[in-house]
Amino acid sequence: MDIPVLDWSRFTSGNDPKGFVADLGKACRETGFFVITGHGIPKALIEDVYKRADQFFALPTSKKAEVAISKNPHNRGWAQQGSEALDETSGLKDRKEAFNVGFDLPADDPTVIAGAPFRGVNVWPDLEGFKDVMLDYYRHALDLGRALHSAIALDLGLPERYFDSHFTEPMATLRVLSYPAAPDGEGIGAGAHTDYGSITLLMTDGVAGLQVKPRGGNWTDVPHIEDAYIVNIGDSLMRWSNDLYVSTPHRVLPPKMARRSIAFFLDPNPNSVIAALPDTGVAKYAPVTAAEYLRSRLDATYTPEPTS
Ligand SMILES: O=C(O)CCC(=O)C(=O)O
Ligand SMILES: [Fe+2]
Repeated sequence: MDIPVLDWSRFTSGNDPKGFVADLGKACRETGFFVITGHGIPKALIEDVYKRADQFFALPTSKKAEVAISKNPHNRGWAQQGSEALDETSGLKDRKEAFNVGFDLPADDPTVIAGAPFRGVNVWPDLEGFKDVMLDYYRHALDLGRALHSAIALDLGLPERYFDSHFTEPMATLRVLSYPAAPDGEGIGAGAHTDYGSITLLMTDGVAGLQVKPRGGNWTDVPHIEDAYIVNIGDSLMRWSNDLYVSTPHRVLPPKMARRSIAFFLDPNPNSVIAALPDTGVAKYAPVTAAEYLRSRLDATYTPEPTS
């Protein structure tokens, strides 16, 4: 099955919003994966994120360990090689390392003080410019993700602004990923999984490895289109849409040469209740808060150390 390529500017320019929404809806219902061109996120900013990520991953282990995600209860910081298995049934650890940036909150935010789930401050390496570039990219990706949800709302027969209140302070995670060259081809870069949130915006450097497995189909390579986002539906949105939309399994094979990607996982606000959207039929799932759902999925992937 082909992965549809959709030009976002058809929606934003006002030239063909209805046509765009129809194509988007079809992609969300059938493949759960599509490619977005015409998104307007500056190439220079994307390049800068790769550059800063490279600088971070090149730091000595002891420096990276200072911002380890294993010590962070809010899913922020560095995930070292061998610390995660996206396919927890495979017995294989992912051959990758990563760094997570969450929704940026000040230390005196009441939800941070209260220790609310996923409401922590970000952790930053001691690298000039790193924080500013990551937060700049985060804002751009969040704007795009929110705007895509207005097109999604229209496809689902909802008011255009329906999702706005669910993404005011969302559990969105910017995750830069680094897969070392694995000429032996052994193991897995990222095990087969579906994403947990609403949608994921993925930028990759073009090194092959990413594959999807559409329902009833076989593993297929995701074609690379320069500067375009690979967007996929996560399990929260599948649940929310009462299975009208599909979240599709994907994986990363161990790449022949070093591979980098920039994922932006857009999950709703922690307290958003994910319950069958209006007019989607008899609810197939019990309502759950977005935070409870995300925690349950992350717990299967890696285990944070106790903080006390
Ligand atoms: O690195 C990639 O291309 C995909 C990574 C991915 O699917 C994930 O981290 O959820
Ligand atoms: Fe994924």
